[in-house]
Amino acid sequence: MVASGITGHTRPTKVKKRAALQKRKRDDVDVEKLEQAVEQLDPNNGSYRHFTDLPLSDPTKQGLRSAHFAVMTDIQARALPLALKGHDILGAAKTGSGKTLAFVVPVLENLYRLQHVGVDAGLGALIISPTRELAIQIFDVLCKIGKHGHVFAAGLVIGGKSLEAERQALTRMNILVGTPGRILQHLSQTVAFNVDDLKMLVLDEADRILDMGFQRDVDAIVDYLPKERQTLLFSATQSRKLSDLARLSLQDPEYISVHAEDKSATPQTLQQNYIICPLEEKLDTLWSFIQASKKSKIICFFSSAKAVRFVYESFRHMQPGIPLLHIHGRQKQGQRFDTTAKFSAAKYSCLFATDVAARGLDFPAVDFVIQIDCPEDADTYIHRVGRTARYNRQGRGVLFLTPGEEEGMLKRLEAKNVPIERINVRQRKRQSVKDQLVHMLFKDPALKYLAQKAFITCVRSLSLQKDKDIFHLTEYDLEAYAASMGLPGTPRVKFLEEGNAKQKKQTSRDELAVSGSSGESEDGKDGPATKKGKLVRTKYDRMFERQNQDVLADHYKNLVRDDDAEEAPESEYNAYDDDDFLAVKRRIPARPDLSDIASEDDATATRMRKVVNLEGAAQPLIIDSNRREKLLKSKKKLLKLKDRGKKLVYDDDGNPHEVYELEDENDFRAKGLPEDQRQKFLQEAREVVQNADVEDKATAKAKKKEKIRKKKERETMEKEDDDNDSRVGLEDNEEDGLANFRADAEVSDVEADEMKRSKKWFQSDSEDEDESKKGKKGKKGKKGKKTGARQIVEEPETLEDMEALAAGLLG
Ligand SMILES: Nc1ncnc2c1ncn2[C@@H]1O[C@H](COP(=O)(O)OP(=O)(O)OP(=O)(O)O)[C@@H](O)[C@H]1O
Repeated sequence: MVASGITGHTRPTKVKKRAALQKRKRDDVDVEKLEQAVEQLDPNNGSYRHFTDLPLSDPTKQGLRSAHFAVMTDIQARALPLALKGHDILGAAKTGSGKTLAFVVPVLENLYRLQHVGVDAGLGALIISPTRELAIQIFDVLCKIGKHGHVFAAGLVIGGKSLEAERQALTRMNILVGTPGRILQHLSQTVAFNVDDLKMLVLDEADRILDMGFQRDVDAIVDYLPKERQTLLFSATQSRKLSDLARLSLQDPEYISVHAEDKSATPQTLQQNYIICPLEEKLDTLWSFIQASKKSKIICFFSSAKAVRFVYESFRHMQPGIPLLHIHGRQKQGQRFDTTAKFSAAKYSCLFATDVAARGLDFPAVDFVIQIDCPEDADTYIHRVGRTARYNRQGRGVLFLTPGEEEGMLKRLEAKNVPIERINVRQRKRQSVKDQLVHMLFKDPALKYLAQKAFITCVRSLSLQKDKDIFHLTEYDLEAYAASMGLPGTPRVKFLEEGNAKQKKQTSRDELAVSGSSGESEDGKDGPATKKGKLVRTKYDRMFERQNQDVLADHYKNLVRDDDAEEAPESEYNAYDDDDFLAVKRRIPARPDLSDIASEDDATATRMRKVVNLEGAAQPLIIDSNRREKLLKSKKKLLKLKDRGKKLVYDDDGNPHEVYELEDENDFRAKGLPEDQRQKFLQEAREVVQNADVEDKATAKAKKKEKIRKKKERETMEKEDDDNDSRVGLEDNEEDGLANFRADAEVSDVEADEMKRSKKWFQSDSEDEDESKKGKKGKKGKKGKKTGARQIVEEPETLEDMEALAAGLLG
């Protein structure tokens, strides 16, 4: 939140006072003239093409000029005259068509003409965005245009900062940009936050803000606002829902849909393709694609934060030769801001993202948008792919569809006028990353855990998808998918099992209902006791239903006997899980023979007994407490329970004998009394053990030290992972990788830069062969189609810098 800098008004010198008075007089004259000009504006006159054609204040004109905005885009030309005249607007235009300026300019202008400025005026305009990143971006545009002479105080409320600091600044704000949750928090908790005189409400990405996720927050915000106000709604995908208009109390809204007549709902400059790629081939395909596109700027969309993290962590360990970044909603705000700033500034980079980056974000010069996980609907597809080919620039989108998703998704895209063509992957150039992943997961349990979580979340999100025409869970090969992630087995998914269990339970209930309360199951064995026809679950029923992650110490796992798999009931229990909606099965460490499990009275039972036959132990081990259960995890403790063993000596025929059997009796007697010998032997053995113990301790200490060092290193890396991209071994790898894909022609750096957009990595092998026949000539042909020069990106500012900029608005 910005420090408003209003202190200048408290003790003005005479000179300052006079200057302020003169400025106000000038503004008054200016405002009057502007009011007249705006009144004369004809919104239906299609001849307004430049910003200078509109009656705008000098500060705004100067802001636009300095940002090099001269010619208006279609949505700006249509929306600005209406918005300046105070109409409510519902604006829809393709992604990257300049909707931000279509509301930022009217906000500045309308408040300026109303002279809604200064601490006493209160909040004049509220701009709501669905994500923090987008809010920051809007705020940035507002600052860029408004910093040349406007004197509004503008602020950003997106969370991640102390409420108290925001509270103090909020009371001085004239224009506020924010996310629904935080805005509502202030409206309900900050007493001095006055919105009674609000003049404008803007909803960017309105369809998202008005949908289910934000519905309650937005309705509550609107309740605080005055009904008499101007409301502007903008989005790339927008359906006119009467209920939404009523919720926002729009008054005779103007519908502007500039591209409604177009054949395509996506930009003309966008080339859109899809490939058929089963789940288990996605990682190989993505890796190979990245290898072939190191000189590109790429965004890859996934359906979950876990998937983003897993792919980011594993790929960066494999040294892809291109800086990798990742962004998802579970990161801290600072990290997210850094990532967007880094990706904006990068020339070549690959950003792994969830849909938190799907809407509104304006990254310069993105070459490819790859949708690894199928989007939930066509609108999400449009927003994601819209991160490339912005404002007349070229761009490519590639959608990965599994065979089962193809038909349903294509139908949805067709209905939304999205032209998309199928292409093939060059099978010959696809590299398998499975072995590397297996190796990495084996060495790094944290990565394995991440892979398991990513797998589970993926399955969950597939099964929860609403559009069942696209997503059929039964059609995915989950085992193969888990294997492709390098996992040694397919994690058990509680969600699915519960579904099955419910089904089974229902069936058995039905059966019980038929057989009455006899307490006998269909196969004749004793079934669970029933009370009034209801199933009564025993303690161990419950225990076996519990779930846990499959992260076990190796020795713990070794205790599980192979034959258990068939005979033992699946036992799972919840030791930990941050989202226990789904979990991975964890087996209990030894076969619990049901006959050995004595379950006490269900109501009072607090413990369960089980008997484990330890190899070499004289007695079976009874596990009847958590402490004893822990015994199973400690090799050292288990050793104590086992027989100590005997020393045997083998004769020439290979038969074992106790040592004394092979010794001559006279020799034995000559050595002294048996008890003395025993003591002597024990003494020697003790010394050997003590010496070994010292060595062992030293080794253990060294190991522990190494472990701590590695842990610290990992923690530092984890801490840094969001700050640092993983540009590792770029030079080394690049040569090999590119040699693979561009063997036939050497290109200069400039040519490579120009050629990258037309590089056809996704194409069939036959096309590939055709192309290689054409040779260099064909390649040169392609080069002609290339796009213009890259935009030069300014060094990104920090969030604090941007907020400080807003202070500049105060003049
Ligand atoms: N009149 C203009 N002249 C030149 N460039 C412009 C103009 N208007 C907008 N742009 C540029 O076009 C790009 C896209 O603009 P903007 O982010 O406002 O698009 P959008 O329609 O809001 O996209 P989305 O639907 O993805 O949110 C930005 O980089 C912006 O600077």
